[in-house]
Formats: sequence, structure tokens, C-alpha cells
Amino acid sequence: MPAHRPVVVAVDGPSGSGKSSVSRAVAARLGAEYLDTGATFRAVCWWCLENDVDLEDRPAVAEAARQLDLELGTDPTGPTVRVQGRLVAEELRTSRVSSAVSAVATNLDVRAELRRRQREVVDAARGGRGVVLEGRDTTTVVTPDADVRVLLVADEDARLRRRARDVHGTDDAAARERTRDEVVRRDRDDSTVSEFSVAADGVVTVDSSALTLEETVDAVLALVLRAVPEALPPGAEPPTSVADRAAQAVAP
Ligand SMILES: Nc1ncnc2c1ncn2[C@@H]1O[C@H](COP(=O)(O)OP(=O)(O)O)[C@@H](O)[C@H]1O
Ligand SMILES: Nc1ccn([C@H]2C[C@H](O)[C@@H](COP(=O)(O)OP(=O)(O)O)O2)c(=O)n1
Repeated sequence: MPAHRPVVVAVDGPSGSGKSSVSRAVAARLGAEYLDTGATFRAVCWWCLENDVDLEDRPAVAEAARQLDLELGTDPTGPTVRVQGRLVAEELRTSRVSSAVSAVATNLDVRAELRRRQREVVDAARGGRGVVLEGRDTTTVVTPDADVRVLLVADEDARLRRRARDVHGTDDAAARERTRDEVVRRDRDDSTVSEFSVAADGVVTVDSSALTLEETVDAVLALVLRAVPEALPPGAEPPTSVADRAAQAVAP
């Protein structure tokens, strides 16, 4: 049996494609850490809103990002974010933050600072359990040197339905419309500073539109094991449901 090799896996893609859910599950199966890079942007946004920092005042927001005491807990079964010592969870997922966060994510000085912090987490995990990190630009800018890079996509209707179910508990037409701003407008704004609709060289596209969550997790896990067969820790479950549908979702 070859020795277990911890890996760095980067998952990119638009809002609602399943980056967070899939990356958490893949990290758990690999015994790796999990880094939600979006949470770092949300944390800066939340702190600025709480402290009346004008999000349009770009130097002030960048300074806040540099000064922020931000602690990221990377256990995939219960990731945490602490801002100035305070545990924040629901605070980061409110519509208030979701609607405002692009102003922070399009601030290039904030991006540079958060990229630095994200790389610190990845570098620490490299020598340990490995890490699955997710978020727009992780495959191209944060860790272009990751062992495996995945662009997770889903069509707009699937993404609106998923986000509507998460936020409003239903995916009927009214809920989907209410979700549109958070998904479609935000992706449009974010796409001015990061490319997450076209796979860069060496990045594999997985289309989750027609898959269940489990099938998507298995498809990504299968990709990881194809690249690094020793990535699965001893005793861990190999992918089981990689049925035809999941295999077809992986672009050649
Ligand atoms: N095939 C699938 N792949 C990924 N997520 C799915 C799938 N089907 C349904 N979902 C659900 O869609 C939602 C995706 O949200 P999330 O993981 O937060 O996406 P993102 O991080 O890309 O915005 C989750 O509630 C997840 O359970
Ligand atoms: N690496 C990243 C991660 C997130 N962002 C932006 C994109 C979003 O507007 C916010 C929040 O990201 P998050 O991943 O939580 O957003 P969604 O799960 O897609 O709704 O930050 C980014 O620009 N670069």
C-alpha cells in the first residue's frame, strides 16, 4: 500500500454551483482541511457594515482587511470564522452581506490581502493533512499550483433553485426571482475581477446541473484520485456512485 499523500484541491465556479457543499464533503472524505475563501470576503464585508465603514471607500475597506483579526477554523465538518475574537456564522450569510459583498470582492487591495491570508492557510495545510479550498479565482490566482483544480458549474436555473431552497426554503418561481440578485447580479459584478466561467488550462470542468450532491462529490473525488491515487487516507471510502451521469458531467 503506497503512503497516503495529502493534496491541495482548488474548486472554482459561480454562485450556487455547489462549491461549498461539495468541497466540504470532498475534504472530509480526504481527511483534509477545508478553506472557504468566500467567507474571508464576507467577514470583511460584515465587519465594515457593522462599523459603518463605507464600502465605496476603497482605501478604508482595504485598511480594514489588513487590520482585521480573522481566524479561520478549517475542520470540514464544522468550519468556523472568528472576527476580532467573535464567532460569526449566520451573520456572514445574511442577504445584507450577500448583496453588499461584491463591493468588497472587487476591491483589488482587499483581494491582495485576503489572497495572502488564504495562501498562509494552504501553506500550513500542505505539510499536514492537505486542503480543499474553494472560491472564485482559487484555481487561477490563489493556488494555480494546486494538485487538482476543478471548475464546478451548473446552469442558471439549477443555481437559482438551489440558492432559493437554501435561503427561502422553497424553489418556487417567486423565491427564484427573489434570489436572482444574489446569484446572477453578484456573479456579473464579481466577474469583472475574476474569471470563473471558463476553465483555465489544466482545470477540469464538472457540470453538476443534472447531478445529486453525492454524485457531484464522487465525481470530484474520482478526479482527485485519478491525479493522485494516494490521496485517499487509509480506511477512507472510495467514490462509489460515479455512475455514467457523474462521469459524463466531467468534461474530457
Ligand atoms: N449536484 C449538486 N452539487 C452541489 N450542490 C448541490 C447539488 N444539488 C443540490 N445542491 C445543493 O445546492 C446548494 C449549493 O450551495 P453552495 O454549496 O453554497 O454553492 P456555492 O458555494 O457554489 O455558492 C447546497 O444547498 C447543495 O446541497
Ligand atoms: N476567492 C474568492 C471567493 C469569493 N469571492 C467573492 C464572490 C462573492 O461575491 C463573495 C462571497 O463568496 P461566496 O463563495 O461566499 O459566495 P457564494 O457561495 O457564491 O454565494 O466573495 C471572490 O471574489 N473570490
